[in-house]
Amino acid sequence: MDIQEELFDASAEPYIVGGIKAVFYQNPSNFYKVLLVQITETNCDYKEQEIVVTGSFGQIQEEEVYRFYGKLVDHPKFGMQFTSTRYHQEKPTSIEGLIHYLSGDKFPGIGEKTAEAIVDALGEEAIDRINADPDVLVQIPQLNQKKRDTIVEVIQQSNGMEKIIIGLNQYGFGSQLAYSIYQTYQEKTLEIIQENPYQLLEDIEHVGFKKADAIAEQIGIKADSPMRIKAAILFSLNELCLSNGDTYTYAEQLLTKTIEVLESSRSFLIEPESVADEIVHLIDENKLIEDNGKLYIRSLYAAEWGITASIHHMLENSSKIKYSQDIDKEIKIVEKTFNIQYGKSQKEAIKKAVQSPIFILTGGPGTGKTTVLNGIVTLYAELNGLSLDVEDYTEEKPFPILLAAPTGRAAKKMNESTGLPSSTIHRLLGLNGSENQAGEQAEKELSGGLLIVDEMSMVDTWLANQLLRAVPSGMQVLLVGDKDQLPSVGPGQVLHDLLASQKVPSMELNEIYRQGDGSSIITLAHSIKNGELPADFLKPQRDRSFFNCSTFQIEEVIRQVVTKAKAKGFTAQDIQVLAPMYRGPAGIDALNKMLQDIFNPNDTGRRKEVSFNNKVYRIGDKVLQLVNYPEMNVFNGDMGEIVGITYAKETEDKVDEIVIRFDANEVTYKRSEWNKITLAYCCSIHKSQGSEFKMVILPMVKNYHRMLRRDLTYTAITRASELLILCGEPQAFHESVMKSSADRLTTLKERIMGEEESIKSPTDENATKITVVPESKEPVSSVTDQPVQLSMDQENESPQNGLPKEYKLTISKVNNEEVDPMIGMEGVTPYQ
Ligand SMILES: Nc1ncnc2c1ncn2[C@@H]1O[C@H](COP(=O)(O)OP(=O)(O)OP(=O)(O)O)[C@@H](O)[C@H]1O
Repeated sequence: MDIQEELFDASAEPYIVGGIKAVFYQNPSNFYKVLLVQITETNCDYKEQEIVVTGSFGQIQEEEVYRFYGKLVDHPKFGMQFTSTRYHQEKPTSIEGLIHYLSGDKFPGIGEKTAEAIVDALGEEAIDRINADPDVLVQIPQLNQKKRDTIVEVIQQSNGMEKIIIGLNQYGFGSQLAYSIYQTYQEKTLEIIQENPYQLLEDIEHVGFKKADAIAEQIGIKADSPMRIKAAILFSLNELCLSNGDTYTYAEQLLTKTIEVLESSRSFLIEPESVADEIVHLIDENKLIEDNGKLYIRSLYAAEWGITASIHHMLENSSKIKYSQDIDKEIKIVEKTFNIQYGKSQKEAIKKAVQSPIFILTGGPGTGKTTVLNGIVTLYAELNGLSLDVEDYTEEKPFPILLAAPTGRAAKKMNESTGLPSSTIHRLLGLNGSENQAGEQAEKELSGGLLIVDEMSMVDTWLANQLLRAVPSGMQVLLVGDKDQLPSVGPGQVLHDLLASQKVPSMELNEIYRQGDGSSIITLAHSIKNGELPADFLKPQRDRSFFNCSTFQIEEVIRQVVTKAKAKGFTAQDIQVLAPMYRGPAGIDALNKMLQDIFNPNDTGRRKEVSFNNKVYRIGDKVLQLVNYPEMNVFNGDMGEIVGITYAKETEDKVDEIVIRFDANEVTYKRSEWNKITLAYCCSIHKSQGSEFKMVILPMVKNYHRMLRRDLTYTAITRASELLILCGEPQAFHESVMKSSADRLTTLKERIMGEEESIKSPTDENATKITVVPESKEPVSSVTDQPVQLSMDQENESPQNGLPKEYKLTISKVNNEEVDPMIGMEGVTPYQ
């Protein structure tokens, strides 16, 4: 009995058998379809001859007969329909039916005579027999190899795809996820899932442990099976690292989290020792990396070493950069060109940057980063005899200075402030965004003499590795960013670590140049950076105000401020409300709704609009991109405006579409892709990184306690270029400024400094071992021999089982041989 049959007893299930009269609608990006069926047989209480059947289906052929299982539903708009949960094509059972089927259009080259011969030889079960063993066709002399292949292919295709979709639906996957899974595994889908459902966790986005575990339970994988425990360990390691932005975690956290994941998915108590055992096995299998007591996701470990190797390689080339000109004199010429006098640190930064293979320029707002960057570009061109006129270059002889930033917005800002071409880092490297799963290498090595990357604080460990690896020998690199801003969304704190290593030449600009124009936002930013709020914090200034209010008054305060600003000519694009949380009365969702009513209402009720996920979208709405979409050159955090809505009935694919105009291009989103966007009148501070707005409105109340952090507040207020409106509780702002953000757990700084020694990669002869020791220090389980020891603190006993709920474990290495850290890491790419 196959898995589908095993799972379902179809005897009493409502069904409809009928021929397909029309396919009304099919979503090209998943399996969802709407069909019109001419009923030939049914056990439902339904008297009409035709019915609309909806569900997830593979290839459906018009005129063919199918059997649909599911239920009748009375749709409020479309009336009685049949929602199908599984289906199969009705196999022709009679001899004539079978001959007719095999000699039909589906089987080119098979005439009636040949079809008869097949049925004569194989009988009424012909299709099942061919499916089970394609070689049964060899006995039919009329069939050559080509015809046999065609028959087998057609039968397997219609049967195989159908089985897979049914299988996936029965495992509880909706059509969207089923489609992604099928796209990844194709005909091997069910085989892979049945062999190891946890594989989905590694390969398919949006599949969580509980989902994979539910399938595992269905197919009989035991709660204490090593496969299950290993999957939970890797899942927990990812969760711990990616949610905190760390590149590694410790055994005690990993063990506690893994047990929590396992026990919350199935009610089965897990022995901590068995988790410890599997951690060791994963280390042995090189699927998780243990180094000096720290446990790493493999790709992050490789990326940290990759960055380190690139930096060291660049620094070794320091002596090769030599200019015959007098650099101080040349800087004077640049000053004349720009009619400016650089400050001492600015001058030093320019001088060092052109002479260093890699250089970091950091500083808060208004300290002159852009001014210095322009100075560096001009001086570099001067020293190397290069023209800065893009027109002087061709495809064969490209512009030698590369400018890039992590988001489209930041790249655009760079282009505006330098007048030179700039792009996103992804585009520069030719990355298409699927590297995360596929583990592909960066596609091209860069060419040119100088690479400048702005907003470097937003670049995570994976991307930094990709970027630096693509830098050819001899290319100089300038990294620009504000080290006090939020770290990257992805793991790591690359800019912070590079600076902290003190190995990479750098300059921090501290003098504020924009102060002279009366900006109190910049002075506020610099105070916050130093952990203080200025005495005039609550007093209205020319460019900032504070409205004291409670959580429940925030919406009203913002409504009033925005209504007045709009009356004064501010547009939705000029004003950005930044809030730290999505839910609640002062959350992003509620504020977006209110702001949409101000900027883009549907007063008449007659405007074109579509709804999705409790949100309504109209032409003119300001929207935010939520994920990287490099193929379309649109990135997480980019903002755009809806410029078109086309209803399903008007489109070729019969799917609702929204067209969004971003800074650089227009992108069409089909309904199935609308989860990639949201309204953007109000957004999170994280999403605003890399963008600037004329007016920023920042509410803050103690309710946000988890989000009250200095780097968040600093990042938020530095998004304001002209006006800053603060509202909420003064105490909340005070708390946020007091609380410096904890550093992420990374080892990049130590690696660059050469402080982080690496242990030997495990081999069979010298296996890693973990001993779980309770507080009494008596070993309760010993896995292999020695080097790593975990000790467990049993302070906190769980009431049900006497096992500790929190495990205090430390890894101590006994055997610390020093070898090449990259042993066993060959071929590991950052996105694996
Ligand atoms: N040495 C200088 N002399 C006079 N004005 C300067 C000098 N350096 C910078 N400025 C001016 O200070 C202002 C801020 O400089 P710039 O935009 O380069 O800073 P920034 O660090 O890039 O700021 P932000 O991060 O806010 O964009 C600009 O108007 C710039 O012209």
